[in-house]
Amino acid sequence: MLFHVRMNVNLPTSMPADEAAQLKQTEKEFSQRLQREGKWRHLWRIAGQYANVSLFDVDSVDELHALLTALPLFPYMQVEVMALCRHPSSIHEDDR
Ligand SMILES: O=C(O)C[C@H]1C=CC(=O)O1
Repeated sequence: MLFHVRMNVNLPTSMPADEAAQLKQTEKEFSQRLQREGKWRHLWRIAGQYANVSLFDVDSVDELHALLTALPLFPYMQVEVMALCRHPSSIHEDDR
């Protein structure tokens, strides 16, 4: 199942710089593991914003929820999810 996910990150300005850097590093390692596993299929930065657009390929809504809520930055994110299905005109066989 494919999901388009937008994540807006809002770290508190009061967070110490070294804590923020550690959190971002942990998030990076977590996200790259999910990308290598094929669960997090695409990840793009939204230009000019501390936000991303991602494509997740998971087995269920429950799995997506578990992955998103396990993200180290999750407590500081606003997350929007759109479920995707195959477009009848798509030429990409893996669009499902
Ligand atoms: O920077 C972000 O967009 C938030 C998050 C998503 C992947 C990652 O490494 O950090």
